[in-house]
Amino acid sequence: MAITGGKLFITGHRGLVGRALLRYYEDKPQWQIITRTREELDLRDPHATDAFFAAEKPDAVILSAAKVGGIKASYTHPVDFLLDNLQIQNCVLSAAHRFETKKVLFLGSTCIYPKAAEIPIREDSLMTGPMEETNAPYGVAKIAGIKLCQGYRHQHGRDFICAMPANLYGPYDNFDPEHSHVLPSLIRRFHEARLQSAPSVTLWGSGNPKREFLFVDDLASACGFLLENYSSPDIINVGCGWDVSIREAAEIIRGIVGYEGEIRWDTTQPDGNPRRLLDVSRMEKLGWKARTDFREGVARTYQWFLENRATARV
Ligand SMILES: NC(=O)C1=CN([C@@H]2O[C@H](COP(=O)(O)OP(=O)(O)OC[C@H]3O[C@@H](n4cnc5c(N)ncnc54)[C@H](OP(=O)(O)O)[C@@H]3O)[C@@H](O)[C@H]2O)C=CC1
Ligand SMILES: C[C@H]1O[C@H](OP(=O)(O)OP(=O)(O)OC[C@H]2O[C@@H](n3cnc4c(=O)[nH]c(N)nc43)[C@H](O)[C@@H]2O)[C@@H](O)[C@@H](O)C1=O
Repeated sequence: MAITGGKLFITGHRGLVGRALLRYYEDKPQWQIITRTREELDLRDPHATDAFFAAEKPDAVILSAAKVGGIKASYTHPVDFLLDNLQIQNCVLSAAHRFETKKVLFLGSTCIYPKAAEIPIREDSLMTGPMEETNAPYGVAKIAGIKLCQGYRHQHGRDFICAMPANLYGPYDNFDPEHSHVLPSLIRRFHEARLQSAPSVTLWGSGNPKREFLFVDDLASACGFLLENYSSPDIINVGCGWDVSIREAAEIIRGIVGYEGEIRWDTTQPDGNPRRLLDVSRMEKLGWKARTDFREGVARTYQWFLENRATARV
């Protein structure tokens, strides 16, 4: 179904993706943006979520509210990552169905794919092998979200679509050194090490895993594009088509932050998935491509961190 405007509920609008979506929709007056903080509406609560949908009747929803975290957060809190995400997506998708939301975009993750999926990872490799252990509970919740979207389409004719973003980074990320993803964590570690003239910074794992990092404003533009142009039960990957080892990424971030000490690797910490690079040909065939170069994206993120250190999630 083509939808080009109306009431759009952006869930999780204070998060990394939600903030980028607000920036993306700033100059699109055909969309009337609705938001609720978690304090105003806990999306794990089915009654509160139903009441909100009954009152607001959004035309479209981007489901970017989720329990999100880096490798350590995921493997130390499996219950939260499984249960919160199941609850949020169950509440939102079932309310969207019952109150006849015209379009829903569900955001999954590359964690849905098997650990040994062929690189680049095609959408049809979903559920063809065992998942990576550190983020399997989160990945299983996301797979349940995909199946629910596909089920609502099949059983009830709902236009619910699913996008699988690569690892994201950008302004308003979580910079907590223990629970965040690698990129904000490294920005903060190198920044603080430079200020303290620390002789070395210790990073996790071997440095050998490779990740595809997508600047969050590119993801927001992909979401806007998909909402208006994509209608299919098939999941779709959103990435930049390029990956980098954690070791190389660390060198780039270190250079941008200006830290000159030594990098050490704590190999008692998990590496997680050895490599995650998405096949983005389906998105490219539709006419969408990521635009932000990795160095430029890291520089913009670091600049944001410097300017917003006092209010950033740290
Ligand atoms: N970051 C990444 O690298 C990737 C993210 N994704 C997906 O993108 C989406 C957005 O992630 P991202 O922006 O990074 O995550 P963030 O943690 O930055 O933001 C998540 C948002 O969800 C909100 N939220 C969490 N729980 C609830 C709840 N119970 N009720 C209402 N709101 C809630 C949070 O609210 P509050 O502000 O109150 O905490 C926050 O605003 C998620 O679906 C995630 O799985 C996919 C691939 C990679
Ligand atoms: C997007 C995706 O993100 C998560 O998966 P991940 O990509 O493995 O997560 P990550 O960004 O935390 O780590 C990437 C790599 O980097 C290494 N690493 C080094 N030093 C630090 C460090 O200081 N912090 C972190 N977090 N990692 C570090 C770390 O050991 C790993 O090898 C999922 O849980 C799940 O949430 C998900 O969907």
